[in-house]
Amino acid sequence: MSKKNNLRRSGAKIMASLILLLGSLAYIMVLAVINGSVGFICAMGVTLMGAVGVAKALGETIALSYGMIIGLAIGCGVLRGLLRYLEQYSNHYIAFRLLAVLRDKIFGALRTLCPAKLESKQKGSIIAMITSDIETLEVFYAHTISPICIAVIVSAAVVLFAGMVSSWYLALIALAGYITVGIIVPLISSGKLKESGVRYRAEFASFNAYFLDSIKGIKDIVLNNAGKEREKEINDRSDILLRETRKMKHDTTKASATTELCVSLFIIAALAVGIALVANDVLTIGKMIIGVVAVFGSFGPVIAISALPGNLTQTFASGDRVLNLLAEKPAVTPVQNGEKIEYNDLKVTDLSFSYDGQTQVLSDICMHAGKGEIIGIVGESGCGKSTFLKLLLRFWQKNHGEIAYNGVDIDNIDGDSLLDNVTMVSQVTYLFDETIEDNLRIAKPDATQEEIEAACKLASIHDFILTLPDGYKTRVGALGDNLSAGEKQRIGLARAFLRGSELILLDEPTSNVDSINEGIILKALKEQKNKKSIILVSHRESTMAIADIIYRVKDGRMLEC
Ligand SMILES: Nc1ncnc2c1ncn2[C@@H]1O[C@H](COP(=O)(O)OP(=O)(O)OP(=O)(O)O)[C@@H](O)[C@H]1O
Repeated sequence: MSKKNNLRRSGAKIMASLILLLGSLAYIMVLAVINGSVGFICAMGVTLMGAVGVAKALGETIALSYGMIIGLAIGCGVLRGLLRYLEQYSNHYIAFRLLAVLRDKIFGALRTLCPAKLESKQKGSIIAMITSDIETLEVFYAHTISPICIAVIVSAAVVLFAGMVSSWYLALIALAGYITVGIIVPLISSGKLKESGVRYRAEFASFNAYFLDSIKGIKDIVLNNAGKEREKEINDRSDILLRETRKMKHDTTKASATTELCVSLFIIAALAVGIALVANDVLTIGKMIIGVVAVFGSFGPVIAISALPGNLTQTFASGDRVLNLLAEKPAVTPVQNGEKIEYNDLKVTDLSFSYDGQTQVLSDICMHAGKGEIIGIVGESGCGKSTFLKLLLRFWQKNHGEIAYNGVDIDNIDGDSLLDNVTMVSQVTYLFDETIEDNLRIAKPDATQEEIEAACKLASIHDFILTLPDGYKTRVGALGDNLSAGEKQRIGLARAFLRGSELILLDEPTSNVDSINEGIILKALKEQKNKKSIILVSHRESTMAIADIIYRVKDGRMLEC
């Protein structure tokens, strides 16, 4: 990994990996290159036909009539437009198809990394990645690969044309010009542009993450009267971003000015050599005009390449981040085609776990949960109760010991089967900006209205939902942030009932409800006894009243009370 630009891979490797992602769309890229190259040659053909006409007027033997020359010029012009359209269409078709594929891949990667790896990743940078990084890659697929190929093809064609029709001296000058403008200048300027591009992207991602974080936490900022400090920090970060933008623009402008200067120098050189050749009777004036006009009009594709490093550095930084995410190994390897289970009992033996390999959160835990039992787990805040529940769902990989469902260790149970049998209601329930009904349906997409209402009644949220403007059809977004934590919690509970899993893990299910609602929920849970198995984590002694067996977690150990 280069410390200087923080990229894990080299530019060439990023480019190769991004090109490999083209897969079956590669043939469209070939079409784009052909259309682009022939299109540019047609564009040159318009002025070249003018030069041919002038050469003919000056007495050069040209096998074309004036009518044919004008016809060819018009034909080249029309064809140029058509081919340019096809080139752009192909490039953008590839770019947008691939961006859709990439978004899909990133979402897939996030799903396998979730939730373990995502707990440690900044959500803001992931949002930045999905939005701006992927948009930046559009530049790569639509405006990078084909311009490079087009520049090589057009330059080779013009060198051969100028050499054969006019003079090899002019062809050599053109070749030197292409190498200088398309390779040497970009290589010299790329170091600086790469650095400033990567720094700009990093600042941009960090600013975005901070800004989103501030918006999410605006309530706590207001409550703590910390608005001024936040605003100052945002302004400071915005100034840093502006400074990086200026530096990047400064470097880009310097590079493009150098390119323009080089192009002008090579055009002047071609003209000077052409005049010298005519003066020394090595070349006729007609052929000189044709050769010089061909060289004059041929720098477009290499200028396009020289403008790439500015974009490319950003593309490489974005590509590197996206490829890193796609290559990231999940903290827990998903079990596909593992054993399928129908929950009967859970037996945990000598379970130990640490998040970082150093601080032991749970040590030698043993417990048993039989079918239809309600198991209570109590313990001080931070003692590892939620961690234990996450291990029961294999959100994290246990370090030692056994978690066996029906005698089968969790590491051998099919991931989907595990999630079908065990469901968890976490402390905070996330509600999507959809209707209440849709929010419930994620637990069971094909649930009937009766099933949904029954689950909501069990979670004692049905009556509340009926008071909403459109009942079950009320959009969560339309309620603003007006649903209380307790209401969200009960919707989470209803989701769990609707899902119908045999074992329900409840992480503080009554922490946000008053004692009346706690009583109702506990009664509902008690009614599930013998029908469902429940593991209930809570601080409250009152909640534990319904448990058959209570375990207490202390100093990483779990003992039956
Ligand atoms: N993703 C994580 N990475 C590293 N440490 C973590 C992670 N999640 C939790 N911890 C730490 O593990 C310990 C146990 O956390 P856990 O959330 O399991 O406690 P808890 O008993 O459920 O607490 P509470 O009752 O307050 O929810 C805590 O010290 C916590 O800081």
